[in-house]
Amino acid sequence: VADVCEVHHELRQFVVKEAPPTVFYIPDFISEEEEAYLLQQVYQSPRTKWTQLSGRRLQNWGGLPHPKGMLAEKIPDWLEKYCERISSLGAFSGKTANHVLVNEYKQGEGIMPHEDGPLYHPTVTTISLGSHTLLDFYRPISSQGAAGPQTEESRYLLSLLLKPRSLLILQDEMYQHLLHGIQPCSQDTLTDRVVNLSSAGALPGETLPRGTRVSLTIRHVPKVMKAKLILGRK
Ligand SMILES: O=C(O)CCC(=O)C(=O)O
Ligand SMILES: [Fe+2]
Repeated sequence: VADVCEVHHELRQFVVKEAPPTVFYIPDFISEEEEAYLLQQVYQSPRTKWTQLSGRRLQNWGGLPHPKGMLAEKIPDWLEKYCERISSLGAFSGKTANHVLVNEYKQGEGIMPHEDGPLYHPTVTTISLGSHTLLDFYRPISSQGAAGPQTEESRYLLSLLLKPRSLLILQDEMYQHLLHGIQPCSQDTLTDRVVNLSSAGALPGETLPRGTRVSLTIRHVPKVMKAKLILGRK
C-alpha cells in the first residue's frame, strides 16, 4: 500500500493485523530493570519539569513543538538511548526521534480522545511503565450530519492493551485519521474489542486493576529552528 510507512523487517512480526494500518505492539520491549531505572529517572527530574493538567501530569523533553519550528533542547542520556533504539527500527523513516512526552496517570486518570496533529512526523511510539492501560480509538466526527447524533460511544472503534514494558508504534491511518484516548477508570474488563489480547498475553473477560502508569511518547519533530536564526546571524 502506497501510504504505509516503511519499517525494518524485524518489526513486521509485531504488526497487529486486527487493527487498521498500522499498529505494532512489542511486548517486553524493555526489561524490568530498565523499567525501574526509567521510573527512577522520571521521578528524579526537577519538580519544575512537571506540568499538572486535569487528570494527568507531564514532562516535556526536547523542546516545545511549534508551527514555526521547535527550539530544540538536548534530551537527557537516559531518554536519548531509547530515542535512538526506537529510531533504529525504522519507526521514523530514517529520522531520529527528538521529542519525548512523559505522561503520568494515577489510577482512575485518563486523557480525552484527541489527535496528535501535524507538528510531528506521523508516527508515535510509546513505552508503558508501571501499569497497563487501554488505549481507545475513535472515528473522527464526520461532517455528514445525516447519520444522526454521533456519541463518543458510536464513534468508538477498538482498544489496544498496553502492558508495562511494551512498545507501541502507531502510524498511517491509526495516527492520521483516528482519535485516541484513555478512559478515566480504575480497572479494565477486557472484551473482544481489545484487538491485541493474544500478543499482550491476556484473555477476554479478564479484569485488570490499573495502577499508576507512566508513558514515554517518543516522536520526531521535523521542523526544528536553526540556532543561527535565533542568534540573528546571516
Ligand atoms: O499515555 C499514552 O499512552 C497516550 C499519551 C498521548 O496520547 C499523548 O501524549 O498524546
Ligand atoms: Fe496522543
